[in-house]
Amino acid sequence: MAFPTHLRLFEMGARDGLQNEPGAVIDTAIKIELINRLSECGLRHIEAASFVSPKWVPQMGDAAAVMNGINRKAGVTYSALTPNLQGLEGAIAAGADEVAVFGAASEAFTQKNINCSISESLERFAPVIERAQACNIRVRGYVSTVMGCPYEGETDPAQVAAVSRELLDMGCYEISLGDTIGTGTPLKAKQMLEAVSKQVPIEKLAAHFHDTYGQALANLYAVIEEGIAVIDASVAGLGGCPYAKGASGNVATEDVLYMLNGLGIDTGVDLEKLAQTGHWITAQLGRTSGSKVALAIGCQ
Ligand SMILES: CC(C)(COP(=O)([O-])OP(=O)([O-])OC[C@H]1O[C@@H](n2cnc3c(N)ncnc32)[C@H](O)[C@@H]1OP(=O)([O-])[O-])[C@@H](O)C(=O)NCCC(=O)NCCSC(=O)C[C@@](C)(O)CC(=O)[O-]
Repeated sequence: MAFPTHLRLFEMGARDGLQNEPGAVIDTAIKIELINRLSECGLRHIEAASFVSPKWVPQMGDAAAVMNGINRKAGVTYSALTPNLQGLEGAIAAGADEVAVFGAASEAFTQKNINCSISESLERFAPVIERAQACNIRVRGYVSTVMGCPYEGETDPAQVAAVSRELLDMGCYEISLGDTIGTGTPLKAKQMLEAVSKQVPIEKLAAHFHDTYGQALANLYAVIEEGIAVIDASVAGLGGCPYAKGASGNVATEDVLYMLNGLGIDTGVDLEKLAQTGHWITAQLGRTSGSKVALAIGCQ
């Protein structure tokens, strides 16, 4: 299979990246500046906020203020997580261009993350998707724990395929496959994708890989070879999931970009500017960038 000439990056830094940040809640102004800087790097899809319960995820408690405060750059899609109708109404009021429901392939993770079973989660998502569609808002679907669960261990690819298919049939335009705890390896990634792509066309799938075991770039290369052309990544490798203990951030966007540039795959994103943004946000958080490429480039 030939590599694609163009690939879509979905930037996760402001949501997946910041949702699990320990300590004090990050200033809304910093989140807004991060999103504005990301859009100036040429990123066209930015997950900006999460309309979840602030009791569950305090760092996302200012989702409406964030969405209302950003400079909307033409051509950029600003998306938000919406676990239920309450979240969706908040996202609509705040002008989200796109929303996302998030389920998982593991029962235990679903329970810990959104306080219900897989089948209850799908029942809960149905009216969210219906209402979003009535407002002409596209809905993305996440499936977490696609290559392993912090509570149940190995994930059966058939289960990933089944949940992905359900979300597609319910109206999600794209399914993002989350290796939430980063335990995947390239062979596992290919096997998982093989099972899922029998149920969901590959052009409707995205890879959302965390780098906890340092495998994310290798796993991405493996799935790009199979035809994946949408990648979720987080500037400076920010993040982790509050309901997956020890999970580190998404693969760093800078590192993905460097690899894609080397493969001759166009994304329209400026690597140097992105690395600077990564250095800026990690300085705000009091640490160094988690992107090897950004550290190597060294621009501050
Ligand atoms: C889903 C719920 C809300 C269920 O939580 P629940 O407690 O079962 O909900 P509830 O309907 O019983 O409501 C309880 C309280 O929450 C409030 N509430 C209810 N809904 C909302 C809302 N939307 N916004 C604001 N508040 C809300 C509601 O108003 C009520 O407030 P109270 O009466 O007690 O004061 C909760 O479990 C939750 O918020 N979970 C979010 C967990 C989360 O954000 N996890 C991280 C994102 S997933 C992820 O990172 C993985 C991903 C996507 O990146 C892919 C990967 O890496 O694998």
